[in-house]
Amino acid sequence: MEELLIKLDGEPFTFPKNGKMTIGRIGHGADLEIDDKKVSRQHGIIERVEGVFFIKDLDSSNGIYLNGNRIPSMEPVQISNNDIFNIASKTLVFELSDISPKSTKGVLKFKDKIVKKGFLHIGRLPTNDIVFDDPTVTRIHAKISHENNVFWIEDLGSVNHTYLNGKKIKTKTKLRDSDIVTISFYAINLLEGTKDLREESIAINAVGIQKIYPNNKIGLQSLSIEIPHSNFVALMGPSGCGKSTLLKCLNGDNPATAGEVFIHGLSLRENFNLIKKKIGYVPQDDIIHKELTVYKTLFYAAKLRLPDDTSNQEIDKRIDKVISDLNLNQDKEKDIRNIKVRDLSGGQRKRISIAVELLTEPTILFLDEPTSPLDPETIESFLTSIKRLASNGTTIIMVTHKPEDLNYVDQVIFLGVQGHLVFKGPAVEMVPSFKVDNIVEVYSEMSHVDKVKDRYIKPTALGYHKYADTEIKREKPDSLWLQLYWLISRYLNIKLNDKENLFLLLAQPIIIGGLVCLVFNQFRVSVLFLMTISAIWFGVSNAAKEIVGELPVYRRERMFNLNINMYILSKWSVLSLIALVQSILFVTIVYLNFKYNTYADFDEVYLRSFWKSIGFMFFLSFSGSLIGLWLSASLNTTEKVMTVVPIILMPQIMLAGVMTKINTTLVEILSFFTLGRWGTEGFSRLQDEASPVHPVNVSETQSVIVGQFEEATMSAMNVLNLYDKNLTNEGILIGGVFNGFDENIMAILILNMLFYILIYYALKKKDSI
Ligand SMILES: Nc1ncnc2c1ncn2[C@@H]1O[C@H](COP(=O)(O)OP(=O)(O)OP(=O)(O)O)[C@@H](O)[C@H]1O
Repeated sequence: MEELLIKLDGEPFTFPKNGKMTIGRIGHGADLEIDDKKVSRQHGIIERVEGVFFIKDLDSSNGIYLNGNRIPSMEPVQISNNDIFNIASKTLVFELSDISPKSTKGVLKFKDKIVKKGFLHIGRLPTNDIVFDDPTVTRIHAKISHENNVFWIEDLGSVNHTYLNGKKIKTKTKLRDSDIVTISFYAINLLEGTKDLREESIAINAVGIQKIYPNNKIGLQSLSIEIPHSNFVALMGPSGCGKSTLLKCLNGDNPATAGEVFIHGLSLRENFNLIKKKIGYVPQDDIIHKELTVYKTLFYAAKLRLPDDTSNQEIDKRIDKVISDLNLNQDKEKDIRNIKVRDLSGGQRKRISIAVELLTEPTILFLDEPTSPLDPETIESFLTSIKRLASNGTTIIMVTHKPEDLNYVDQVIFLGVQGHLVFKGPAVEMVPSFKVDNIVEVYSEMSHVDKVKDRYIKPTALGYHKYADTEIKREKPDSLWLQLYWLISRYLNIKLNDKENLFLLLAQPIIIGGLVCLVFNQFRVSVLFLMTISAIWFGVSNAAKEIVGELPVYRRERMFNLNINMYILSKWSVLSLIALVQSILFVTIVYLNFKYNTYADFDEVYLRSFWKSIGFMFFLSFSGSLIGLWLSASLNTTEKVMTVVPIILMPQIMLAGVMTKINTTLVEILSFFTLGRWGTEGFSRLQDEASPVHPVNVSETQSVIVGQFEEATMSAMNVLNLYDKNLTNEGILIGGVFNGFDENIMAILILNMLFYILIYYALKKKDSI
């Protein structure tokens, strides 16, 4: 096989793997852009047909010259080694190199090589005998050996495993001549050597896939499609016709209910855990955090997605590569790495979302309406970079509604209403094939069921599998604890970078604590109640937006390898840190106020047990954050969460037994589920524990001044007096069991467990529908 190197005025360009390279004036989406006004927008094209290279003049105004003679328009001319072509003022030199003898020689020697050395190491590191330079391959991944006249294959604890004829190998296994070993997208055979499956096979082959949602709604009618490697494909169709559904069936996010999808020949369902690492998917919403800088965004994404053995140096190299591949560092004055995502333009943000996906060097990239929020000028440079990615070997499937996007794509897949496939083929052929004048008319026709049915392209083969359970089994990340570490680190960074919000979070305890000091000129049990409610408020409100606000990021990372428990724990630990600082501030203010600012000589009448109060307020607040996280995981918009927060907080106030006593068994049962009740009770018991009640020697004058002398000298629990007399007579159900400070803690722990389980299932429900 021959490879072509093109030198444009000395600057080298490699011929793209998709077998096509367009030539045109700079800024018009050509693969080879020439900065000269005499060059037409679509000047020419270089193509490889059955291993032979041709150049064709696409009816340009100023032509293409070969060795001084203008070549005929619209006729392919074969390219020979060292041919010199002229286009306007530029010179193009073509260098052909034959690469096949080397590989054949390598293949023939493969078995001998193993026998000679005794073994071959396979892995990502250049020191291996067989190097597969891909992030999904472990540094030293596997070993092929020759012992006692037998060939063996052994996995060396790799992250993404080694497969023998499609089955994961667990122990050292015999290898026969007919066996195929697969590592990531590389195949190894004793007779044929190694090959990259991506270059040998169709990128996507969907055979008779169909999607029926659990509510029996048809998402996709049975269809088959084949998408060649390195193709740029547009997926179009009227609103609600099933574009996103098809995208999710092809990338495994929400698998088809019938049929089979093959990615480079590997079944998506059977190899999902490998394939998902080689698929990039950018949903309609950005999948990045606005508070982080571009570098940190890419750094954390790399830490969360690349194998654990990837060094920081490798990560930096990869970040540099994706930034340059997407042409992101155009401003020479300011390095984009140091700019916060929120300060970027819409187009740049979209490219950063794509950059996150490119870190794993995906072989296929799915983009759901990336151009919708962009202006025409941004679209042009955006699609030029995407097209370049496709030329360099990434297959791209892009959902779009914009007719002008079709100038950049190789193929279009058009869906009519109710998920019917109605067109697949080159973009230029689409409108004529519908016998209409423009794309708008195609949209309008394909919005009618009757017309769609006439054009429906039935699958060549029916889906030979029907799946009752559409969920694909997910594999755990390499290391749960490392995932937790990087999630906490990223979340902490997000919080610390959002200075305004951080300031407000810290201002809350100062303002509310200050108000308590202002309103109460002496310590009373209602102060304990207010401390409880404040703690719950801090916890709930800190957490309420934290999951719903980053749903697209959560969904995407979950599809990759995010573990739900690690995700919840990361949120919980950072929120707890905030709760701790808030509790320290709040208790300190209240403590100091009642100690020094009111009747200093009357030492029983202030908040006792400073440290334990901080501890208990912190405990209440981090328990409250679980309620907030539950709301955030269960509802799908921030607005809904903010509407529900007061509905959750009111029972904490009303059922705590402070504003009105607990008077019926039903109220008592309901009060069990409130942190308000256990918080006020716990704080009161803490007071009593810290300083057992004894009559205080105060003068009558003091008692008059204090006004609440009784309360000051009585047990806090007596003052609180949760239960109504009627209920005390009837018999108390819960209060009798959880009767003590430790028991109060126990009740809160039970609630914590309950809310943790609720959060877990709310998040799990988001997986696949
Ligand atoms: N999770 C789901 N459960 C039930 N029905 C669903 C679900 N998701 C999508 N659908 C339905 O499937 C059909 C196709 O939806 P889909 O979102 O794939 O369309 P679309 O072409 O991407 O729409 P748009 O252009 O508006 O983004 C719609 O009728 C939609 O209501």
